[in-house]
Amino acid sequence: MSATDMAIPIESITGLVLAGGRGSRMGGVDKGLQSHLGMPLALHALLRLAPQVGEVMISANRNLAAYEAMGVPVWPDPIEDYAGPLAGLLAGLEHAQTEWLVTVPCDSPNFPLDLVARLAAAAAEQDAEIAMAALNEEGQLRRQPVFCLLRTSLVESLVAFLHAGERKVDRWTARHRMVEVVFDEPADFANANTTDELRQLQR
Ligand SMILES: Nc1nc2c(ncn2[C@@H]2O[C@H](COP(=O)(O)OP(=O)(O)OP(=O)(O)O)[C@@H](O)[C@H]2O)c(=O)[nH]1
Ligand SMILES: [Mg+2]
Repeated sequence: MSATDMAIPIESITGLVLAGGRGSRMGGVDKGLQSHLGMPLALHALLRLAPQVGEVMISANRNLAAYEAMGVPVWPDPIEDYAGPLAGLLAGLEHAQTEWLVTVPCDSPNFPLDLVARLAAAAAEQDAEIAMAALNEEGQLRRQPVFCLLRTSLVESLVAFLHAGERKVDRWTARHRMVEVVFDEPADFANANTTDELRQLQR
């Protein structure tokens, strides 16, 4: 089989912008709604992700109307109390109608334009269930767990994991066939956890 036969078509991938966090390092604000170069952060992520996938949706837990105004479906976490990115991922897996889901966080507005293509190529080549971005920082590989492509058939596995009280992304992904996709430009993944970091992104 050639690489083209194995490729994952973009229509079979739903993109999910994760914007459901507490934003505690930014003083508890709804991070995805913070203005960056004249536009909410989550909208930057949405517009960057949309051309890379078939459908897009947003994971949010507050100010749902403001996210709905961005024109795509918005899903709150199916489990309570800000259980972390996996809770948003579960919302995406439950609602996506495609074979694959890819996530990006709302606070990294410069992620690569070929992010999904590279994750999808690696998943197809390695017959993986999950493809996760990793950054090569001076020889050290650092996983970027919220930049992740995965099969929507993993939903039952994630439900069981979360219902057992587990919360850590790495502990869940370790249960599945995962491939890491190495990116070399840390600036592409720069994210804003604090107001200062957001200001730096605006320089
Ligand atoms: N749906 C959902 N997304 C979350 C949750 N916690 C974090 N995220 C998202 O995961 C991504 C990475 O999380 P962080 O950068 O730590 O964002 P955060 O949790 O809002 O910020 P802190 O409270 O400062 O840690 C962001 O896009 C968050 O919106 C959650 O409980 N539910
Ligand atoms: Mg957090």
